Amino acid sequence: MADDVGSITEVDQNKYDVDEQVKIICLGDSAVGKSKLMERFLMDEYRPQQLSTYALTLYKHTATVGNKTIVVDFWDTAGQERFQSMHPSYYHKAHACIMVFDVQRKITYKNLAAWHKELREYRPEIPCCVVANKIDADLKVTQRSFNFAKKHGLPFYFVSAADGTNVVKMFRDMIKRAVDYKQNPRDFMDEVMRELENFDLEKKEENSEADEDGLKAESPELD
Ligand SMILES: Nc1nc2c(ncn2[C@@H]2O[C@H](COP(=O)(O)OP(=O)(O)OP(=O)(O)O)[C@@H](O)[C@H]2O)c(=O)[nH]1
Ligand SMILES: [Mg+2]
Repeated sequence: MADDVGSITEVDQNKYDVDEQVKIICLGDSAVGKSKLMERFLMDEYRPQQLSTYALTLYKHTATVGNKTIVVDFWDTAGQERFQSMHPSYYHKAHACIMVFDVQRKITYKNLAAWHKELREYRPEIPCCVVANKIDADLKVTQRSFNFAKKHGLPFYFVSAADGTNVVKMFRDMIKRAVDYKQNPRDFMDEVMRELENFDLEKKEENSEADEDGLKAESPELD
């Protein structure tokens, strides 16, 4: 299911505080295939049209991880021809990031550095991967090595949105890593947020126990 959202700031992001919701963002230059990859994974189809993403599209997906049902929101926005900063809300509360480049256009590989730098300013610790898309256009590229991923310790995937190579595997791995991250955040601010959520829950539980005690006290005692 895809929702076109007028503006990034219109989205209620408190929903990502709930355990069963994760947010995965996608970064990369314009026309590297971010939207096509999501279409391929979510609809298992690929329509070769030229439309660039306008504003923001949210794709909702339900996945099973372990024995839990997880709702995944994939955030997709236009990558811009040349690197341009994303609105901070795009990164806010994201649990994982998919960085895409086009194996046919070297500049899109070079620009990964700028995307990665910006990502780490907002989300220093979330899982991230590097995706080399459009390998269907020239299978020989899979013999080449792309060192950016290794240099930053990121998993690397050769994929094709056009023929589906590796797409499901890459998305499934990233959903799992997003869920893992959410359960064990390594970012200080995320840990604080999680502590606060638990604190809230504990308080609610204490209150309801107190209510039950109150009820017992009020009920007439039989001897
Ligand atoms: N050959 C080939 N073409 C692809 C592949 N994936 C995407 N394309 C083509 O690349 C173009 C751009 O794809 P999009 O998915 O719209 O790119 P995007 O990254 O979402 O671009 P923006 O929304 O502008 O940021 C389209 O014409 C697609 O058909 C692929 O795996 N192989
Ligand atoms: Mg797009």
